Amino acid sequence: MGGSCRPGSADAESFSRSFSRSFSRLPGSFSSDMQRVVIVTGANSGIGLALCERLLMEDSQLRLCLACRNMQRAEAARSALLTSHTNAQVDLLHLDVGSVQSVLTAAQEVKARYSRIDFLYLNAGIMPNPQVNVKAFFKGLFSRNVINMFATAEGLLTQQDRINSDGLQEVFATNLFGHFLLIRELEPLLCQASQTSRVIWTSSSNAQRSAFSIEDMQHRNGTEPYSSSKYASDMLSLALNRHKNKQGLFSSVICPGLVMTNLTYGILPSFFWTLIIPIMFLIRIFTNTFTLTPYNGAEALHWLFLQKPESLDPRAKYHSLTSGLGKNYTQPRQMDIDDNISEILYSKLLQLESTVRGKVTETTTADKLNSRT
Ligand SMILES: NC(=O)C1=CN([C@@H]2O[C@H](COP(=O)(O)OP(=O)(O)OC[C@H]3O[C@@H](n4cnc5c(N)ncnc54)[C@H](OP(=O)(O)O)[C@@H]3O)[C@@H](O)[C@H]2O)C=CC1
Ligand SMILES: CC(C)CCC[C@@H](C)[C@H]1CC[C@H]2C3=C(CC[C@]12C)[C@@]1(C)CCC(=O)C[C@@H]1CC3
Repeated sequence: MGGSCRPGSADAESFSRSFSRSFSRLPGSFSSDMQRVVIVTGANSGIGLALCERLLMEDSQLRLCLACRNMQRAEAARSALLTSHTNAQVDLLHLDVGSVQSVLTAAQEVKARYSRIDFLYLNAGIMPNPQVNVKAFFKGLFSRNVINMFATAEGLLTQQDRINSDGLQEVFATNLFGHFLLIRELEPLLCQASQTSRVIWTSSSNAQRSAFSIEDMQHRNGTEPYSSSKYASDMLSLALNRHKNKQGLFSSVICPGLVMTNLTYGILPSFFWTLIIPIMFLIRIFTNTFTLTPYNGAEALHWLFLQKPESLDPRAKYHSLTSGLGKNYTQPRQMDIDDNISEILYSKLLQLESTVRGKVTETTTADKLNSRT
């Protein structure tokens, strides 16, 4: 079970705990003998890898953990990071966020390795078999909505989802549920009385309320599972803040803008993106959301690393933006979220968590019995 966060009790020990927590909440205040621990999911490429590079530039003393599903790619990312930060401490963790068993095993490993988690970046994400609606694109191009279309891809993209080996929709399992389960498993570290911890979701401007239905949170019946999963992460972040802030856990969401990564090369081939680079720089003048490089896309993730959690707005999505002249900055924008629906989503995720845990226990028991006979 995910460990529950301990509320303080009215004794001397609790007073000293809450005092040390308030002290540790001062910006950048942590005792030098306590190395900050940062875990990044999907850290081996794109925005996740650029974030790791930026974090090490900010604080070379970090204990950085790359949580990846492919250990060869993770090893390559680690070597690349160590080339520019020779003395950095970069750990690897095998984690397939789309697999319940892998999340449970990885969480055990994290609890064995670390006594604290300062930042957990929930960045891994997929958009399988994307299709661009060409007709909608040309229609949008000559409409008044054109800037919004380039910024959010609203109505432009569909994907083909499938059911994974846990019986869950793959996009939901990877982009949302695996990360939720990871947080639940790591609660004993994330909700410690002595310090604050942060979880930061890489969401998207493509997160749309219209793509999400609370009756179908896994998006079994639609064609926009990516948009639905990202909207669900926005809602979950708000619910997490409501339930966990008192226990020292703070959640935020960011949008990296449109970034050239493996994910976007899955939408259109890389040679096409290369051909239209001048057009994209032109579009950037009108919508600062065309951040284009992973470094720029990681701007808001990096910015949040430097902020005091209490100063952040739980209803805001923090956008990485790049101006026409190439200047990077972070801007909060209000999310379109209903408190009730976010609360219902939270309880539905807890229910699903107990169902999948039940299945894991059943399978383990059955395996044990089989091995005896
Ligand atoms: N690029 C863009 O324009 C935008 C991206 N985003 C979001 O940014 C995040 C990072 O994507 P981006 O850098 O663009 O794309 P990449 O494909 O480069 O990065 C995605 C990362 O997630 C990892 N990943 C995917 N599935 C799993 C899994 N089951 N378990 C563990 N890791 C997994 C990938 O690992 P592997 O190498 O093994 O596939 C990879 O490291 C995603 O959440 C994406 O939705 C949001 C808005 C815009
Ligand atoms: C001339 C070109 C710029 C034409 C490109 C058209 C579309 C392929 C793109 C326009 C807006 C883009 C976009 C995304 C993908 C590619 C576009 C649809 C994302 C959905 C990628 C992943 C995200 O999370 C958000 C992006 C929003 C914008």
